[in-house]
Amino acid sequence: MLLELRDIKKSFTGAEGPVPVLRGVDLALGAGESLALTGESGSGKSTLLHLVGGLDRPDSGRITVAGEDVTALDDRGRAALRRGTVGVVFQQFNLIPSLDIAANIAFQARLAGRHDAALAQDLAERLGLAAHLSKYPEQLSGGQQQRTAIARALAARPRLVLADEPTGNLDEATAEAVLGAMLELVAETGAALLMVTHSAHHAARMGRRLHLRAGRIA
Ligand SMILES: Nc1ncnc2c1ncn2[C@@H]1O[C@H](COP(=O)(O)OP(=O)(O)OP(=O)(O)O)[C@@H](O)[C@H]1O
Repeated sequence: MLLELRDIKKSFTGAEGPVPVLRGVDLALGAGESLALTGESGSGKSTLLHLVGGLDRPDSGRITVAGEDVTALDDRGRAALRRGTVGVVFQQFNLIPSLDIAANIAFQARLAGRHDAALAQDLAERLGLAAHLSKYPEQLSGGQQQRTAIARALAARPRLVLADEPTGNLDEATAEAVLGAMLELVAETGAALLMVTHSAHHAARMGRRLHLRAGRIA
């Protein structure tokens, strides 16, 4: 298994004490698999992705990515995991304003020591960014910025892609095309894809679908 979650629990502190969000989540994802994570707003989907990406820690339970225990890593180890193994497309795109789109797309791959100009160009074309490569993030629409964040994540050839509503800012036709490109790339590289979506239609295009309800996989 490329990704395994065992009995993951996570609470946040509310005005009246801890509010449990994840109450014991188990999940396994193999290389080459794609999994849609659905659930009502506030059900903990983003929280789960943040835990897997090492951006936050669970209260208890174990998360392994490519055999590595994420819950046991220190900050440096978690940063290294995001640099080398995991690609994230989160709701904040975190593009670098001072770099043009080409350099933003290459950024993660360069950090990982895996920059491949042909792959970067191919991704830019497949994601409709080829005409924008010398522009800066502020000159792009929200949807174009979102596609840049997707290209940046995929260009580094991560073994696991975590995507939180990666087509949320796109019109339906563009969303279809972008999702298709993501699924193709994941299939071509044998990576695993864990994607949060509110769209039943998009979820149906993924290999498997899991629904979060009341803090557990329903
Ligand atoms: N850092 C935090 N501090 C306190 N509460 C938090 C924090 N992050 C998330 N929560 C709470 O945890 C719950 C789950 O949030 P999360 O963002 O994971 O939901 P979601 O399923 O991704 O929702 P959406 O579909 O609306 O994006 C919410 O009630 C939210 O208010």
